[in-house]
Amino acid sequence: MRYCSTRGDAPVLGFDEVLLTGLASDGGLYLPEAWPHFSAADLDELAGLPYPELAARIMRPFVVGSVVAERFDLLVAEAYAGFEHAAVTPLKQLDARLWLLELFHGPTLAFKDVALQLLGLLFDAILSARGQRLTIVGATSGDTGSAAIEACRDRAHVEIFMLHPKGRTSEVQRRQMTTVQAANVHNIAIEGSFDDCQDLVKALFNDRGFRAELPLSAVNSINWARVMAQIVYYFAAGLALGAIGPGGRRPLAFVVPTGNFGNVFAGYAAKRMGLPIETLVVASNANDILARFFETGALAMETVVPTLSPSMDIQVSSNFERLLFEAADRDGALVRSLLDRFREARRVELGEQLWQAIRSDFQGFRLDDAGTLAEMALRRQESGELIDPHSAVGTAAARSLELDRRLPVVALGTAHPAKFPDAVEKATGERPPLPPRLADLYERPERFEVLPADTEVLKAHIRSRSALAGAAA
Ligand SMILES: Cc1ncc(COP(=O)(O)O)c(C=O)c1O
Ligand SMILES: N[C@@H](CCOP(=O)(O)O)C(=O)O
Repeated sequence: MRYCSTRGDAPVLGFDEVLLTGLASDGGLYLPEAWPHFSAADLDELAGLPYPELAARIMRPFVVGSVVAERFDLLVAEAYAGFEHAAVTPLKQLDARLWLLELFHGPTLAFKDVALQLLGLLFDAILSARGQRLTIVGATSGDTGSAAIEACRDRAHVEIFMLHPKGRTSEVQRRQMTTVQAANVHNIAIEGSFDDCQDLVKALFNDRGFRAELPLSAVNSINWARVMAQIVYYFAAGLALGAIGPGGRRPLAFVVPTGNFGNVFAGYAAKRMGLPIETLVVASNANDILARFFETGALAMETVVPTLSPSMDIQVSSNFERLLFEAADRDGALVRSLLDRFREARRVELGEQLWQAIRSDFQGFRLDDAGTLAEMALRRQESGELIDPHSAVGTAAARSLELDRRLPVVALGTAHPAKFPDAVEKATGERPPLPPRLADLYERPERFEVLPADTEVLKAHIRSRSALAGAAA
């Protein structure tokens, strides 16, 4: 499998290079040159497979030609062995036609573990085969950080610098990152928003000089491998609900609490690969740039506002670029010019054709904090479930939107409620306990640095802390 950049001006690469490169050299994101497609017969063969085997089958076409291709099934099995639910991503029925796809049974209690547990192993396998080490730089609004740190801690071939917006994650999220005492883990609290953190990371990737000093890679969903691993659970849900498999095909809908657009783009990829998804609902909090786009056809940036669902406090959704590339018939030059305009003017009209093309697969939804609290309280009353504020934005969308009544609806449960105890308590009066392995999280010592949102300051900091920069000097 070969991969091309969404801006059409970077080398076409194989899977190993795409994993290690993260962001393309032209500033774009990598996508497979063509989508693998599962025929009805292929889909029938997936029925009844345990999650790791299903995952290996779905992802295999993407790693053809990689040095890990031969051992891929073993790596996938290892990645999911530590999940606390045998089904890895179980479905729970919430009402007559709504299911919650619980994606939070991994080590850090959020959907990020599903991809990052695998990515840690893939980095190690490919880098050790090449005798290389590299530096991972990531931005997090709370969950990617702890999942990436957990996946990379103490690994010989990588060190990781993780940027989070100071004071804008939940305390549990921050402590899950900053209490990890591994020598190869560096946490940085940036004085700014998640978008500032993400811009800093992209600035480092676009700085050829810095990348020559220090080989960089990404664990955010700008890295294709993240999206690849997130495709699997859409198929798992489709199989569990009989949307695919020997009983035939019937369409279904997914509702996805959205920030950086990686998770919902994985759903789009699943659709391109043969899963009969009727619609993908992009559920946003008050940071509703995407909901406004679906209504108007314009992407218009506003200031990020803090909400009860902090991991979705994002205005610049990186993976929207991948969708734009698809909707624009893979015209990289057009994608570049639209995104340049967006960056310069903070607003761009996509035009009728692109807008309608995107609206044929997606619809938007927004919910403010009051609505989020009300939804969490209602779910507790109606089905006994405590759900986290991000997942609640999704289940509220399923409740309010006029979705075709014949469709089963799957809402993605993106985090465990114990990661957001204050919000859950405010909504329901109950404080969900952390699992026993995290019970002493509040007593563990924290380690992080505070930096301004300044690329030069960040570069100097990384140089001064990096074991790999020291080795290169
Ligand atoms: C709990 C939770 N829900 C939803 C999201 C949004 O997902 P995405 O960024 O893939 O759109 C995130 C962060 O990514 C998250 O941590
Ligand atoms: N919500 C995310 C933001 C980064 O998203 P990613 O999927 O691109 O890593 C987080 O929790 O950090």
